[in-house]
Amino acid sequence: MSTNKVIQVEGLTKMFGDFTAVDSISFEVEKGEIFGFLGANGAGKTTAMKMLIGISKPTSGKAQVAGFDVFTHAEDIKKNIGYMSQKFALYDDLTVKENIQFFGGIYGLARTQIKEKSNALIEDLGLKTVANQLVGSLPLGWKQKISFSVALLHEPKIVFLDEPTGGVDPITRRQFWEMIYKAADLGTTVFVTTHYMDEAEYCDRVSIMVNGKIEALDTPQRLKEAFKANNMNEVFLKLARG
Ligand SMILES: Nc1ncnc2c1ncn2[C@@H]1O[C@H](COP(=O)(O)OP(=O)(O)OP(=O)(O)O)[C@@H](O)[C@H]1O
Repeated sequence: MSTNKVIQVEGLTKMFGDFTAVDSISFEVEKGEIFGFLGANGAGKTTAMKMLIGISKPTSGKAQVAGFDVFTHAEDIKKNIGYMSQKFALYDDLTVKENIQFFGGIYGLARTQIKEKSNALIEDLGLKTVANQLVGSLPLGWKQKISFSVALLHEPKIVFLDEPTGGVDPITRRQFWEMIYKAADLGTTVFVTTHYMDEAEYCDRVSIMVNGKIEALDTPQRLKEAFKANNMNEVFLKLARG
């Protein structure tokens, strides 16, 4: 098995009773790639992502994430990935510094590492002036940037981002994507879901899910050519809305 493939999925399926939420999806993601995982509401993205991060057992199929099997080594997967979503965020009633220290502890970093990393993060993100403020008092865009950095604290091989920029303004979203590029340049694989089609253009490759199936998967450029579309929004509409 090639070591450059950090996610390998074959025929992965999840059923809830008679309903097939994820219908035999297959794809591979390379180390350092920014992989966009798109689909309309209810297409099955979250269900698929939950299987990949080891918190939901697939009904059938195969998947390896960061070198570990989702059926037999889900705990190892959790240790080797980062995860960020709007639903799993920072603690509003802890300060920026306390949040970083808290999550550093959860990820099993040593005290000295936590201290070094939290100082570096605060410096990198220009957070010195707000380091001792409660996270709850910060704008959403800041929370998301901190949340992303916290998800990278333990230097995971892959970071899973579930609609990381939902609800923030375009400038903050652009800044957030600069952070994504930086992480990918350093070799972290980024698996990201988004509803913003401009963001789909920033991905190395994009998969589009429709009713539980991956209906298209390629670079944004090739998808636009294949669908004779001017932008990813048109590609998405042609596919996801039939
Ligand atoms: N625990 C569950 N039991 C039954 N059906 C479920 C369960 N979880 C999800 N589903 C169904 O599976 C389908 C896919 O849901 P999922 O949340 O994965 O979609 P999604 O693409 O992530 O959508 P969104 O963009 O709205 O988050 C939906 O029809 C949903 O109702």
